[in-house]
Amino acid sequence: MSKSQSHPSTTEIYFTLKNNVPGLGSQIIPVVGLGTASPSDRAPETKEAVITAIEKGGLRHIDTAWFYGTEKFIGEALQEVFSRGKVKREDLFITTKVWPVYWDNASESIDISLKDLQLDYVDLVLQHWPLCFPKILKPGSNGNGVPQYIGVPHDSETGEPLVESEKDYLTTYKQLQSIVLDPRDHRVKNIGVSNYPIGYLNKLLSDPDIKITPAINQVEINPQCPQLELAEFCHEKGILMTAYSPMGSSGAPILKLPEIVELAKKYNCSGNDIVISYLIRRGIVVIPRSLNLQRIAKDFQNYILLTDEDVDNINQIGIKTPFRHIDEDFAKSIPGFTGRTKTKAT
Ligand SMILES: NC(=O)C1=CN([C@@H]2O[C@H](COP(=O)(O)OP(=O)(O)OC[C@H]3O[C@@H](n4cnc5c(N)ncnc54)[C@H](OP(=O)(O)O)[C@@H]3O)[C@@H](O)[C@H]2O)C=CC1
Ligand SMILES: O=C1O[C@H](CO)[C@@H](O)[C@@H]1O
Repeated sequence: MSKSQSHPSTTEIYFTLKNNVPGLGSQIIPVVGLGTASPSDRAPETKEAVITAIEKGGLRHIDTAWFYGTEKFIGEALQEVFSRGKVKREDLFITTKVWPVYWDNASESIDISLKDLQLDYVDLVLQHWPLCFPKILKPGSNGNGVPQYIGVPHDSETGEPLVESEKDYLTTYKQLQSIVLDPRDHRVKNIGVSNYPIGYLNKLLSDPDIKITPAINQVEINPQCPQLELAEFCHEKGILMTAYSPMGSSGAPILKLPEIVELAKKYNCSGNDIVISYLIRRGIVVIPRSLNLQRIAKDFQNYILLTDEDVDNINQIGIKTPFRHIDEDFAKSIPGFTGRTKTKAT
């Protein structure tokens, strides 16, 4: 199959968010967004990456978070793009997330993100993890202005992450719900969650205070971590999924898997094309990260018509040897996030 065969570009494909926010109507989300969890020493490069993604790559979706420290560079990029007049705010879908240090103050977290992004609203806010962390100021931070909290606080003696397990992680989602339901508050269009396994989603959905089903659950999904049970559960509940670390994160190890290399040969395309098309084919939104401007301009757009058999074969990689690439120490208390090779990826 040659690249010239006419498939839609990924930039022409949108999924519908089945939210039930009163008065919002159905919202659409571009199936490919640019991930922006850039390494901290390269965070400023995120500006050019975002400009390239929008203006050369045709992407209309950017995934970010307070935790990444890249929002102000994204804000600068968006201002530059808007100043040229071709792409408008309403053409874009911007996601941010509330980190567990802001578990009981989602509103403040959203304000900080909006200020850095130089936006009046975001299209989607996710609770980043179903966890609560204590607010500990960074050494040297004098407490004036916006507090500078340590992102992942650890016990200085034991080295263990400081997770406040006695606190209710649903607080964050309930705060997001109050914001999106307040007719005077226009900062957020859709709300969702991230890193929620099935048990946690069941708890959220059966809570009597919850009226809005999360529009999205963003979790690690890739050929080694296909999340088949979670995807089926979310599909039944009308929750769309977003795949983070689709390439297996830094170094893109997924692209070296023999099955992916083989399929790329079969379709005369890149490994990125195979992974992105596999996820879209499963009805999953995908947010690859890159700071390589050539890649951003041309390697996230090519949609390959994979067969059912191809998709099954890719799923088999993770069924046979499940492996989770994002394995944070603070996530130990969440079932399914307990280890790497042993992890059953649901
Ligand atoms: N909700 C959550 O908890 C999480 C959300 N995320 C989100 O998901 C996004 C994507 O996940 P992330 O973990 O960043 O990583 P990805 O799986 O997208 O991999 C990114 C890495 O792959 C490299 N890469 C991509 N294509 C190629 C290629 N063809 N050849 C060589 N290297 C390649 C990139 O390098 P290069 O820059 O050189 O292209 C980059 O280092 C994040 O940026 C973030 O927005 C991520 C983790 C957790
Ligand atoms: O979004 C996120 O990115 C980091 C890893 O890149 C992870 O801790 C967090 O959930």
